[in-house]
Amino acid sequence: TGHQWGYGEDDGPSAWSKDYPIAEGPRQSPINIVPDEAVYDANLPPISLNYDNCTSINISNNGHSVVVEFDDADDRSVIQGGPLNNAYRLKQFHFHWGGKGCHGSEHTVSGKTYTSELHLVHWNAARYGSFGEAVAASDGLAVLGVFLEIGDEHRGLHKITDALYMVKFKGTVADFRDFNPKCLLPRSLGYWTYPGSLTTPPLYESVTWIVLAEPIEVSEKQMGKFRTLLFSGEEEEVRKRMENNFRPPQPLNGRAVRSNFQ
Ligand SMILES: Cc1cc(C)cc(S(N)(=O)=O)c1
Ligand SMILES: [Zn+2]
Repeated sequence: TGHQWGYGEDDGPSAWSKDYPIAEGPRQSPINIVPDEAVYDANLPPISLNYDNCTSINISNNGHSVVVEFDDADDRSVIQGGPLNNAYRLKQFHFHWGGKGCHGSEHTVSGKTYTSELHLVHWNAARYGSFGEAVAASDGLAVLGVFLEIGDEHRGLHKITDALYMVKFKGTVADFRDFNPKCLLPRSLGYWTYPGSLTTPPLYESVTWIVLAEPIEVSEKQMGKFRTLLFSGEEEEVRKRMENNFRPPQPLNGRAVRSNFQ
């Protein structure tokens, strides 16, 4: 069931519109952010993150990325403020990354790519009854994007990179409790925000993007552990290393990108 898509030559981003015509829609993500063209909005409040402890549940390899899921049965872990009209509940976070070198992020900043990008996915529990309902609604999701760049090793990321061996193959899941993603955020919460979409199929145009301007630093060794993951399942003969699982920037189509900083 569902369509088979990936990041390869034949099933990659340029082929997605065949099965997902919205790939050519008016508010697709990611985009290239041009700071000088962003509109500083003094009325944009800061974002507020209330990531309660011990709501992480598991870590898994879904064949496209590595995902940490959260218990979203109540408002223990939420994002609010910023461009959002109410609290959005944390559902999961995952990463996109490159091969060797400094490409791998989805959003770019004046054409600059980062080695990876973390997406913290939240859904509008004030208006919708479940993530599944919210995922296709125009104000259904809020995704917080954090850039990762190569530098010193990141102490908070160790718990994740040390768990990756348990989810090497597509379809594997492992317990992953008491992880608070607050430790993955940079010092400054200065952000750009714009209306966009999921960056992988089904590409629903349901995301209010909040992209932090300050990257976090991670070591090359830590990034190398992400690249030991596989797109392929344990039973497949051909082993495909999980890397370059990012969509390139899409047309802005006149959308305004706002910032809460000058
Ligand atoms: C398909 C999909 C699902 C979810 C929850 C999040 C995304 S993304 N990469 O836009 O954050 C994509
Ligand atoms: Zn993502």
